[in-house]
This record gives sequence, structure tokens and C-alpha cells, in this order.
Amino acid sequence: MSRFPSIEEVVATSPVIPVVTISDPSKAVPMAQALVRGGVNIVEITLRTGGAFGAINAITSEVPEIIVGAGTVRNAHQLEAAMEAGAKFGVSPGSSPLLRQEVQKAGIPFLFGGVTPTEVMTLLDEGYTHLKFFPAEAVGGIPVLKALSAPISSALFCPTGGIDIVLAKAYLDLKNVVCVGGSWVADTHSIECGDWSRIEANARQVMTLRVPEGHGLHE
Ligand SMILES: O=C(O)C(=O)C[C@H](O)[C@H](O)COP(=O)(O)O
Repeated sequence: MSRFPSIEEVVATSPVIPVVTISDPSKAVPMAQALVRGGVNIVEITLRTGGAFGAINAITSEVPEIIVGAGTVRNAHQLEAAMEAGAKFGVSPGSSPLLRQEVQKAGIPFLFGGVTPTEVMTLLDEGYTHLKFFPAEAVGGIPVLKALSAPISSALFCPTGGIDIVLAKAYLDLKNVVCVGGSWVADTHSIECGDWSRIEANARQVMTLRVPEGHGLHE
């Protein structure tokens, strides 16, 4: 069995990938357990804090039923450290030729960020069909994704940035959207005060969202 899931498995795990910024790795396991109790078996830990690698490592060893990924991966060094900590997929707000080369070598499923037609076409050319669309709301959100879907129908997106439960539903109705990312599911405040039941309830609500049939199939 491969060490990694496929990118299709990653995006199909939950309609929403919780994007989590966590400073204290000791909170990582109860946070991940709350997501699992709510039915969400995937989490992206952003590499924005000193505790991120410890959090990835703790979740990997203690909550094996959740697929843990690393977000905010901007260079080869971070990619290597995230994989060493046990990350099963990676996410980046954008992409660079060097990072794409390293991801290719590592064989880890990866969501690179692509927004403009040129960025999207460059990533498609290199075989990346599943992309992050960031910062979704700030760059125009749903109208932009709709406009991209006609000329560039083979690109599938995980819009992230400024999305809440209500917007998530609207994004998931787009045929080039396979999941969305958002920090509201396991928000920093709930993590800091140990409000695990709130995170579990948010996860449960996320699992009521549906990705309409046929999304994610290449045309
Ligand atoms: O750190 C990263 O890797 C990022 O690219 C940014 C995150 O995706 C956003 O911070 C999502 O957060 P919300 O907009 O609060 O849902």
C-alpha cells in the first residue's frame, strides 16, 4: 500500500477541509479527536506556528483515523519537515517551480494554489488537476470559479479563504469545486479554550453538506 492517499481520496474525505492554526501541540490530539467524533476525517495544519510540526506528529501517531496534511507549505525545507512529521498531503497558497519539483520527487498528494488562467494552466500542464483557490473570497470567489470552469474545465478546486458554512454550500454547488477549506470548523479560539464539543458540532454540521454527484470527474 502506498504511504500516501491519492489526491482524489484527500478531497473526497470531507466537503470541508478544516484549516487549523495551532500553537500548542498538546491541543492537537483532542482537536483531531473532536473532528473525528463529528465525522470529519481530515485536517490541514498550517505551518504558521512553531507548534505545527509537533501537532502533525502528535495527530499522526495518536489519531490514525484522520488524514493529516500540512498547509502553508512554501518551500522544500518545509515540505521535508512536514513529511518527516507524518503529513499525508500538502497544501500551498500558491506554487513555485522549485516547490513543484520537490513535490514531484516526494510523490506526496498536493494542492497547489492557482487563481489566474496562466497559473491554473501551468499546474495542469504539470499534472496537477486539483488546486487550492486562495484567497477565494478576496479574489472574486464564485463568479471567478464559474468563469474559469468554461475554458478550463479540467481544473478542480478547493476554494479557501473567507468561507463559512453558508458560503461553503454555495461553493460546493459549482461543478469545478470538489471541497472547500476553512478555519471556522476548528477555530483558534475553540482550540485555545479547549471547547472540543463546539469543534465536534461544527464538524457534524460540515458533514451535512453534500458535494453534488459528478463533481471531481474530469471532462
Ligand atoms: O495558511 C495557509 O496555508 C493559507 O493559505 C491560509 C488559509 O487557507 C486561510 O487562513 C483559511 O482561513 P479562513 O479564511 O479563515 O477560512
